[in-house]
Amino acid sequence: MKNILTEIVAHKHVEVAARKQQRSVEELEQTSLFKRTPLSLAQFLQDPAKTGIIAEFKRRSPSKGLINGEVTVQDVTTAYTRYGASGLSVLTDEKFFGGSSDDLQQARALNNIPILRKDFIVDEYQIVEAKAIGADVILLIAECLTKDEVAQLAKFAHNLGLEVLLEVHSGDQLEKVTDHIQLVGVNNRDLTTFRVDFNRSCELAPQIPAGKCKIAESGISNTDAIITLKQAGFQGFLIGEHFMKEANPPRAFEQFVSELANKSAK
Ligand SMILES: O=C(O)c1ccccc1NCC(=O)[C@H](O)[C@H](O)COP(=O)(O)O
Repeated sequence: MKNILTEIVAHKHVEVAARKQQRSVEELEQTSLFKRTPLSLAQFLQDPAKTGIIAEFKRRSPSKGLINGEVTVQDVTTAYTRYGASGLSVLTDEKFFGGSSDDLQQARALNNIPILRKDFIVDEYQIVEAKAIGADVILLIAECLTKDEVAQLAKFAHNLGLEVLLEVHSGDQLEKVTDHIQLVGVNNRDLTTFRVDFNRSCELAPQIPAGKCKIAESGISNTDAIITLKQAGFQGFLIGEHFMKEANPPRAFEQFVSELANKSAK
């Protein structure tokens, strides 16, 4: 692990240590959202009435800088839900992605589909926080965590009733999959170089352990890609920038879904 990912993870440890001083785990456990029963993204991805798209609210990124600073969580996420997203992904990292816990809490209040807390989880405290702000799923990035850390964090999340998406970028990282992980994502973006290789998902699909829900992540920018990925066995498609870079992400999402439905009907 090196470069931007090293920087993000180092900052995450500092950030989490500071937040622990501000709000205890006991306090987070008292919130009403912490007591809510999470939704299952794995189940929503099986619903044929939905698109399989996990639509991401992403204002900025290390690879692209500012993507969209104009739109609101309300306008974008409610449109994604209305037009058939199977789930939402909300960036909660502030420094590198311009997101926040407040973004996720707003999305939770407005949408009744599963929400992934998109962040760099290195500590159990962030998983308690994820539940307390209304997330249903947490992300664990194999590149940032040892096999033991993945196992421990996934078990902790599972015990809180949250689902776990383990993100991999290479075949060897699949050794980190455990029973407490329901969803395995292949990130087409190399997080150390930002290079996107769309073929990465299709190459790794056959190696993902049976019984796990397969998600393709990053660099998906057209409906033909979804059709190819479905044929390769993927049930979920995590898409951020393709919609967020537009002045009107809701309209871009609606048009994409409509084109996908027309192609799928043929
Ligand atoms: O997007 C980045 O630049 C990035 C850099 C470093 C770590 C993570 C990064 N992205 C997180 C993601 O995985 C994507 O937001 C997600 O898969 C959606 O990708 P896209 O559709 O390409 O926006």
